[in-house]
Amino acid sequence: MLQVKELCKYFGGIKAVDGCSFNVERGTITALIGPNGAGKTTAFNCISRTAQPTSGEVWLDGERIDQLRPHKITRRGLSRTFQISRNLADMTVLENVICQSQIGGWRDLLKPAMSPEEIDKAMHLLDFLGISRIAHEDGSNLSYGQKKLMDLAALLMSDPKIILLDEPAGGVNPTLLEEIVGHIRKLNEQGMTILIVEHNMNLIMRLSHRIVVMAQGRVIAEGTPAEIRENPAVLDAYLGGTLEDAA
Ligand SMILES: Nc1ncnc2c1ncn2[C@@H]1O[C@H](COP(=O)(O)OP(=O)(O)OP(=O)(O)O)[C@@H](O)[C@H]1O
Repeated sequence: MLQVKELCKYFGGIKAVDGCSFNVERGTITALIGPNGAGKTTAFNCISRTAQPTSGEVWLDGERIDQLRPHKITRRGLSRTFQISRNLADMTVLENVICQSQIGGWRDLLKPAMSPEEIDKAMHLLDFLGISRIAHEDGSNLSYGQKKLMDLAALLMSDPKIILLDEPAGGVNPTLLEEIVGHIRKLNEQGMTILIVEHNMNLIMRLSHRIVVMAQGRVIAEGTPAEIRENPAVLDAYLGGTLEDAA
């Protein structure tokens, strides 16, 4: 479904992503892992076009998307979350969900009012994620976990077919983490294809069908969780420890 081909992103002399190639198969949960600085977030940024790749190609369902603007990529069915919530100032959770959704690009932020259809859809999503009770609270007063759920709702507003989640477990307490894992699993069971960058190895090993491992901007291994756990190149990249130690 998603094909990343020889993707490169250089910042001056820093080769953050350096010839990275991998595929995400439809209907799977695929994890992109690797030690700090491996290039995972930069690869995510290039795929969603938050950053412009230096070279390489990204294809979604047979269409090349690496030269499209971010909101056009969203319209093609690919949406992403960010490591840090992009919670908009002085807005309720409901307003955040509607205005953050990238369907129309920045034009949406300028809309004077939210349509009844948008409100219905956002409330339905907040309900699906179990946070409709906080719909009218200030978005900036939420816990990390609640912000992740709010971001997930915003992401789902565009009816994506593939979602990219950047550290969905980051800073989230264990109880809410299990809820987030449940939602990711449920979305996947409903047919959503999911690509996740995450440091929590326990979560990755439990959730993923396939794992792609990056180090120094390149893919060094791909396989099932069981294969990756035993792969010597992966263990080397994590300085000889176990993957669980690295989490
Ligand atoms: N805007 C930038 N300017 C210069 N260097 C950058 C920039 N963004 C990332 N880098 C560098 O590119 C490399 C890859 O960074 P990136 O954040 O993509 O890695 P990562 O695998 O996501 O790391 P982490 O797991 O710590 O989030 C690092 O060496 C980083 O310092």
